[in-house]
Amino acid sequence: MVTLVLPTGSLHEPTLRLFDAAGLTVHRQASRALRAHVDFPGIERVVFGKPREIPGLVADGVVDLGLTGTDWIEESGAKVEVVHEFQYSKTTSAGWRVVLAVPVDHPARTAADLPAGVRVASEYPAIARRYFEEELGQEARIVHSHGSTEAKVPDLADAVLEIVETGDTLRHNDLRELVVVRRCAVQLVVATQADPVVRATAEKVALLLKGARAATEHALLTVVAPADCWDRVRQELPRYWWLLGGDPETVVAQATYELRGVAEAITRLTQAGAVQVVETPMRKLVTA
Ligand SMILES: Nc1ncnc2c1ncn2[C@@H]1O[C@H](COP(=O)(O)OP(=O)(O)OP(=O)(O)O)[C@@H](O)[C@H]1O
Ligand SMILES: O=P(O)(O)OC[C@H]1O[C@H](OP(=O)(O)OP(=O)(O)O)[C@H](O)[C@@H]1O
Repeated sequence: MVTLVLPTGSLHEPTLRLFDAAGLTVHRQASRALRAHVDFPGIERVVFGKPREIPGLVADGVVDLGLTGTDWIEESGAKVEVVHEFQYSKTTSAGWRVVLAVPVDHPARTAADLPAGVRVASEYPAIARRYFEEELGQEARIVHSHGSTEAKVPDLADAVLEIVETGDTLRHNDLRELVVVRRCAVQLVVATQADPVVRATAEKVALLLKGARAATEHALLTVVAPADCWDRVRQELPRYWWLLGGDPETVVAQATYELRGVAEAITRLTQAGAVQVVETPMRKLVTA
């Protein structure tokens, strides 16, 4: 049977919400319990782990599937494969970024303006070294930070290579973003050596999680049109639509639309002759 490790910390609550929305509700005896089970027959048990440790736990076969960040997959160098990427972070439904940041009054405009030997504090020494040595070809002294990295400027470091989501932490510590070093998101991973059962389970979980995410980004429109307008209304429907019924004088059809396109779709459908359009939220939109 397959085991799953979910992240503690910043990604904990949004991950549990996504699993719940996907119908994969995670049950724990108490909110501090670090072991759980999930409403999915293919997964025997769930454990919680720190995002930085999850790639190693999965690569070493301690746990079969895991959710972690792009940053920790690269930083750890663990041999894992990404099954699917999900765009969310601690507070938003977008990913986050690892940036190089300097004090607001620093004269540098690009990373190349930083002097040789610049001290860079980071929780990501491997990414920082790769960035400076291989990508910039510039000498830097990497200071390994274990948190509160922004506070290390100016005493211990001249710059930081740090996560930014909203930008609040940089702003409140008088730092400014110089360059985006990595764009990150949540990754569902399996070990490079994972067996077919683990891979198949990961694909099933990914499909349900994707369905839950897609549902939040789409709406279901029910369209009522007089039969003599139907040909024109049908031109305005997206690729997948289906007939709900009607009578000789009326046609009723349904289709899903991206939320950002709903307002325009309603306008076009009514201009084409639809007499009623009903927008309904969905819980899941699974596209295999
Ligand atoms: N807004 C965010 N702030 C911090 N981490 C985020 C954010 N969004 C996504 N993450 C991901 O979550 C990870 C942080 O996990 P966590 O909150 O457990 O912090 P930690 O630094 O590992 O531990 P601790 O805060 O206990 O020292 C990040 O490294 C990143 O991969
Ligand atoms: O751009 P923002 O929305 O402000 O988020 C980014 C901040 O959040 C994280 O800190 P965390 O709270 O995990 O503490 P830490 O630095 O001690 O790890 C990260 O290390 C940044 O400091």
